Order: sequence, then C-alpha cells, then structure tokens
Amino acid sequence: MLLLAAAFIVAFVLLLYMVSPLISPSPLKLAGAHVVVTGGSSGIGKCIAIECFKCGAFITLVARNESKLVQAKKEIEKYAINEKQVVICISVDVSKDYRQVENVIKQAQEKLGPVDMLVNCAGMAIAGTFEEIEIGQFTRLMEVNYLGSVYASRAVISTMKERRMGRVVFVSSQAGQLGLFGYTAYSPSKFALRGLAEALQMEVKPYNVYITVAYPPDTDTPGFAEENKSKPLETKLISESSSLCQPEQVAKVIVKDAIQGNFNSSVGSDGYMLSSLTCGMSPVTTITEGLQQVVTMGLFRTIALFYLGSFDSIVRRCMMQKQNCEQASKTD
Ligand SMILES: NC(=O)C1=CN([C@@H]2O[C@H](COP(=O)(O)OP(=O)(O)OC[C@H]3O[C@@H](n4cnc5c(N)ncnc54)[C@H](OP(=O)(O)O)[C@@H]3O)[C@@H](O)[C@H]2O)C=CC1
Ligand SMILES: CCCCCCCCCCCCCCCC(=O)[C@@H](N)CO
Repeated sequence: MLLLAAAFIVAFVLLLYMVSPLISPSPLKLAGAHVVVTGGSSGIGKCIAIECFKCGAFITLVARNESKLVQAKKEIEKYAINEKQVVICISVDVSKDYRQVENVIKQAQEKLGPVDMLVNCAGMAIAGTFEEIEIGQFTRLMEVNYLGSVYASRAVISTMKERRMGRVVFVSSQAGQLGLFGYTAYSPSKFALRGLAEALQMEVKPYNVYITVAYPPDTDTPGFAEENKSKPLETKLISESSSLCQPEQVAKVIVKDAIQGNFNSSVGSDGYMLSSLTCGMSPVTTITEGLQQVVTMGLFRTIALFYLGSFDSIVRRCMMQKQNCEQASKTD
C-alpha cells in the first residue's frame, strides 16, 4: 500500500516536471531591451537600473528631483557595455495624476521604443505608532506606493499585451508580507501591491506578460536612512530579526527573478521562509517552487510562531520601560 502511494507520488512529480515548461516563461533578453525604472534615481531602483544596463538594456529613469536624476544617469552610464546604450531621465510625481504618468511613458516609448520591462520602485516609508502618524500620511503612502504603481503599470500594459511580451515588477517589502509595529500606514500600501499583482498576473498570463513582486528586507539606502530618523524603537528591534541588505544585492535578485518571470522574489533565508509561508494563492512559476511550498509550510509556520512570540515580548518590554520612565519623571 505504502509502496503504491510512493509510486503514485513519484509518477505525479515526474508528470509535473514534464509539463513544467508549460508554466515556466521563457527568459527575457535584456540586451537591447527598454527598461523603465520608477524611483530609479536612488537606492534599490538605481541599482536595478545599473544591473539592467550592465546586461545591455536601454534605461528610462523616472523620479521627481531632476538633479538626482541627472546624477544617477551619469553613474549608470559608467557601466555601458556598448556605445549604443542610452539612459534617459524624465521627472514626474508618479502618484498625482494618471495622465501625467501616461505622457511620461509615451515620451519614453517615442525615444527608446516599447517598454519591455517596467520596474515600479518609486516609494517611501513612514514609521510611527497608529496615533502618531498624521492622518494625511495614510493617504500619501497609498498614493505613492500603491497608486503610483497602478498608474505606471496601466500605461504600459496594453502595448505589452499586444506584443505578447513584457515584465512588470512591483517592489513591495517584507512589511508587505506581515504587519508589524510602526507600519500601520506603510504595510497596507505594500500589501495592496500583492493583491494587484495576483489579479493582474491572472489577466495577462495568456499574453505572455509576467509579473514579479519583490519583498526586500531592510536595505541600506538613502530612503532607509530617512525612515530611521523617526522609527519607533519597537520597529527597529523587530526589524533586526531580518538581515540588513545592500541595495546591489537586492537589485541583482530582483532583476534575475524578473527576467525569469518568477512571481515571487525574496532575498536571504528569512525572505525565503516568509515568501514560502505567505504564498497563499499566489501563482507558481516553477514546479520546484510549488513543491517546496507544500513541503515547508508547516515547519515555517512553527518557526513563525516563535518569531511572533518574540515580537510580542519586544513590544511589551518597550511599553513597560516607557511606563517606568514616566513614573520616574512624575516622582522627580
Ligand atoms: N530600503 C529599504 O529598507 C526597503 C525599501 N523598499 C521599497 O523599495 C523602494 C525603494 O526604496 P529605497 O531605495 O530605499 O528608497 P530611496 O528613497 O532611496 O529612493 C526612492 C526613489 O523613489 C523616487 N520617488 C519617491 N517618491 C516618488 C514619487 N512620488 N514620484 C516619483 N518618484 C518618487 C525617489 O526620487 P524623488 O524623491 O526625486 O522623486 C527615488 O528615486 C520603495 O518602494 C521602498 O518602499 C522595500 C523594502 C525595504
Ligand atoms: C518563518 C518566518 C520567518 C519570519 C521572519 C520575520 C522577519 C520580519 C522582519 C520584518 C522586517 C520588515 C522590513 C521592512 C523593510 C521596509 O520596507 C522598510 N525599511 C522600507 O524603507
């Protein structure tokens, strides 16, 4: 009986491997491709642009600040592998008005041809307790992190479907896979990207267009330094459970996954565990990935329970410390 079951499983796995080319997309060739990177003037976005440029791509950088854009363009151009390669910059706020973003994409396509890959990396983080964060910041984060990605993606998707090719990358965050102290405004804006990505992937898969959602951990960038200025101690301590990465390393992984057409993109062992644990109904792009999710789910949930316990105790300890400080200052 056991033997029969084992034989059945082996046959099943073999069958899955046989049909795997049907679900694995063919890799995108970056040489000569047009890659648009929103948020490409700094941090992770700039490193993604460099990574693509190194592979022979043509780059459009999109961000607000013109001098930062020009600076980034100069830096990226150093990595050229042939004389034809071009980097262009366009200044726009991706979060304000769909028509503006659509125009920017049109301009980029006139200069460098149809977009082969769009990387939605423009974004920002604000950390603070729920009652500390100004009410307008909840709107702002949804506008920049979520709607900014909707607008740029909406502007490229029709052409991608017509050409039966393309990649759209959403840069979410590990804070888009779990909610944690201090991120009541930020986490939802990153969770939203996952919902968008899943729904969109189901629509565009028959057109050979592939979506990638990246979930980076804390990454050493100018944006991260800015966020740290006002980050609650609890958020800092909890985030230390996950590694601090360099933007170059994060960019390498994101570009590799986008080329392959992988839906999930994570960095490091905690990133891997989190993605596996939170895979839910997200599409699977390789058989190996699907099998790993099935096998590791229970184990990773067990590990996660220990993490959750330690997060709760960090929050409780910080609260008690604050109360002690308040009492001490009252009795003084
Ligand atoms: N660093 C980290 O720890 C992590 C970051 N992430 C995510 O990665 C992305 C990049 O982060 P990071 O590299 O740290 O950030 P940076 O602050 O270093 O870079 C952000 C980029 O986005 C641009 N940008 C910001 N707002 C807008 C806007 N409204 N319209 C157009 N462009 C905009 C900025 O240019 P300008 O200001 O000139 O517009 C800049 O080019 C973000 O989405 C972030 O949430 C995810 C996980 C971890
Ligand atoms: C099996 C379970 C494993 C669980 C591991 C849990 C680790 C949680 C750490 C969460 C870190 C959040 C980083 C947010 C980064 C970010 O988006 C901002 N820095 C943006 O600037």
